[in-house]
Amino acid sequence: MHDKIRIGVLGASGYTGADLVRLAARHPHVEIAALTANTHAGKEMGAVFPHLAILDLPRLKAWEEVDWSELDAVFCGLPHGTTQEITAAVLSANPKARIIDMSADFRLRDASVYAEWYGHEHQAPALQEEAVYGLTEHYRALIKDARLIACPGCYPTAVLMALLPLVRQNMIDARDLIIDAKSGVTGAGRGLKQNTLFAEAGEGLSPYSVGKHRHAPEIEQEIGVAAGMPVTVNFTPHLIPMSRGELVTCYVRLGEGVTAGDLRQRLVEDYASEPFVHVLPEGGVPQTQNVRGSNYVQIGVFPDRIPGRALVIAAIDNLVKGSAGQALQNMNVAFGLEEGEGLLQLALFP
Ligand SMILES: NC(=O)C1=CN([C@@H]2O[C@H](COP(=O)(O)OP(=O)(O)OC[C@H]3O[C@@H](n4cnc5c(N)ncnc54)[C@H](OP(=O)(O)O)[C@@H]3O)[C@@H](O)[C@H]2O)C=CC1
Ligand SMILES: CC(=O)N[C@@H](CCC(=O)OP(=O)(O)O)C(=O)O
Repeated sequence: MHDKIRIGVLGASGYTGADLVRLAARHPHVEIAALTANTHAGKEMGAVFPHLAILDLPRLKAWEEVDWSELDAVFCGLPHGTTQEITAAVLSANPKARIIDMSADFRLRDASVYAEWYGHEHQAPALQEEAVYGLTEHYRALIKDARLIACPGCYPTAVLMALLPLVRQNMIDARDLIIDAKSGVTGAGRGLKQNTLFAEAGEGLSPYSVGKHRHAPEIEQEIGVAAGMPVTVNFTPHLIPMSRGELVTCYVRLGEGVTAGDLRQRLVEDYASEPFVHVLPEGGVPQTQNVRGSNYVQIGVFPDRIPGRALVIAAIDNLVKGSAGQALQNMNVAFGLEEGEGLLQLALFP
């Protein structure tokens, strides 16, 4: 065992991979030992991401060329659908490696739900069964010993941080959840796509995957566990003209005799010792600019004008708490480190 945790970052030429490198490079207990890419394999990281050129980093290579036996932890920032085969190969070459996956490949516990939403049978069902859902604040005890950690999607991260404590205590009706979500365009990755071109995303706000986004079953899975019954949610994401950041507005029905103030108090108490969760004082408005570049989540609770209803709003940076930051937080838990190591930087504001 080396003094430092030797990590590999798969998909380092993508947005989540690059943000993982940005954070890990300043982590006192991490050594970045391998970086992979697909079309960018063979290039220097600094040529693909000039903001990282100041670092002394390994050259990007194809994942097939990595010596897995050298690595203690492997972060996967690969397109969903590609991680299953690669994870199986990594673990067969090095069964002691800890895999921290940022893709959607191991999040859904029910193989038939996975097949329905991702359009193909799961390629590594045994690993899928082994995977632990990597929402750090709610699965810490399992993450500690997990070999395969499936980090949540960016939208589910924000929604579940806002709602899980309330559903668990039966303070809101888990069968009546309406979630309006907005994400910056980095949520769609670095690859060229027409809808994220400046000319097409820069001056408009667009709903997408209306009524059929694949994060709905992921949110339903976790809300269902907390509620102790199957649930369905109404979830609509929007693409918004900014690079980073995500805001989810959850419209909830209050339980009998419960007030918005009670919801806020519950969140304050549940998250009292959480370093990355900031439940705002009454009237406080979560804003993406207050968490930009940081691993923090802001949560605010508001009474609705309609009796018996309330709004719970959460803001995160999709690339940090929504992926790379949460992944590093999970590594800290898995290796018994202080959870904030490498992650305590404040938001880049304004
Ligand atoms: N962006 C976000 O906010 C979030 C993303 N995620 C998930 O994280 C994962 C990565 O996302 P993101 O970084 O945005 O994506 P990007 O498109 O920016 O990056 C994808 C990376 O995967 C590599 N890659 C592509 N195809 C293959 C392949 N067949 N085999 C091996 N490597 C391949 C690419 O290499 P190259 O560029 O060299 O071709 C690139 O390094 C996705 O599953 C995404 O859904 C999760 C939470 C938030
Ligand atoms: C703006 C945008 O396109 N966002 C992505 C979500 C990013 C994410 O969390 O995706 P995974 O579930 O694949 O990890 C989307 O809606 O598909």
